Amino acid sequence: MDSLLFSPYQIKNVTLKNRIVMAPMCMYSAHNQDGFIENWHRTHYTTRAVGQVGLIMVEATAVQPEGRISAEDLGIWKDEHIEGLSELVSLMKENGAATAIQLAHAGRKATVEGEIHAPSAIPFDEKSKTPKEMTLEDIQATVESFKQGARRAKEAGFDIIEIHGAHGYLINEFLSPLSNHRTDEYGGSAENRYRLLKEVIKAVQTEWDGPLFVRVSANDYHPEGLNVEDYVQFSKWMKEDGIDLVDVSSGAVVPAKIPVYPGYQVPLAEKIKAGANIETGAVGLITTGRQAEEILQNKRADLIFIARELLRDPYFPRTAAKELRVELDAPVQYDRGW
Ligand SMILES: Cc1cc2nc3c(=O)[nH]c(=O)nc-3n(C[C@H](O)[C@H](O)[C@H](O)COP(=O)(O)O)c2cc1C
Repeated sequence: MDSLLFSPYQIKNVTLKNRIVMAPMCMYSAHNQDGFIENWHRTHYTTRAVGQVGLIMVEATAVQPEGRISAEDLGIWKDEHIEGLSELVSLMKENGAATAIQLAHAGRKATVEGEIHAPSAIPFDEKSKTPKEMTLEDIQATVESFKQGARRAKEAGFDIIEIHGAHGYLINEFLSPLSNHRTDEYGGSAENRYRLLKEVIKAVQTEWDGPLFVRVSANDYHPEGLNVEDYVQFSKWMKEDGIDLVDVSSGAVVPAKIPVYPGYQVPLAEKIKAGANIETGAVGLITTGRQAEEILQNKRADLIFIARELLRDPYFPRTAAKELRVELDAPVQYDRGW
């Protein structure tokens, strides 16, 4: 059997050497508290490139300081951030990986000091701070921050950009009627709730013509919330708007009990791929080569995003290749050991 997991994947001008993507994972390790890359990031991301991950996606990186999940998030809200990110890109590329960055705004889930922003003044839960309902000027400024973030990501040399539209952060808060009670053109109908994401996509595209992904939470796990059918519709619009791939996660827009089991989110990626005729990434408790290969061979998704398994095993591609009996080239320095 020819492995799909270890076959190249072409998207626009970028070729990935395999279909294994390191999913974005916040390290909360910018101890400088100003968004700058530190040694932890250099070591952490480079190790996965040595491990032969095809595409490494740098964690949620804040486009505005007030949009950080924590004060130790990475940032891309000022030009001074470019140098460190550019160095990180070089380290990953020198070791054979393609590179991506997730552009993020935490919305009402920001825990930094000062005012926090959201579509409506509704806190995430009773322990959370109440956000300020964004004005039209706030919305415009945020769209502009995503655009400037994309410009900086391009200057840093990333191959791919992902817009973070999942996990109950700002864009997700606009998409879901559970967190968006607005009565203007950004709330109410699905078109209106999609408007912020559309504007962010359009703004990013003025600076960026490379591959563009969006991560979504394709199920709110709430009776009045959104489900995968709503996300098939959003994904059709994203496709029309030029998005290349939808990275399909779920949940976290409101507190909810999520049924979790191996591959629990794969059916969502599968439904979006079939329903919107768009490429998808599958993520969530995918931990073995066989599981990944099954998803690709059955055309349930196009890329396999791995998060926690890559924390346990930074050489997961080597482990998966052995399992699938695929010959994987080792970094030349490690040839005698792999
Ligand atoms: C430490 C950690 C940090 C994470 N940070 C992010 C993030 O920055 N952006 C994001 O979209 N998801 C984030 N996630 C979610 C993962 O990308 C992934 O969707 C989730 O862990 C399920 O995949 P897994 O079962 O392979 O771990 C994070 C997960 C972990 C464990």
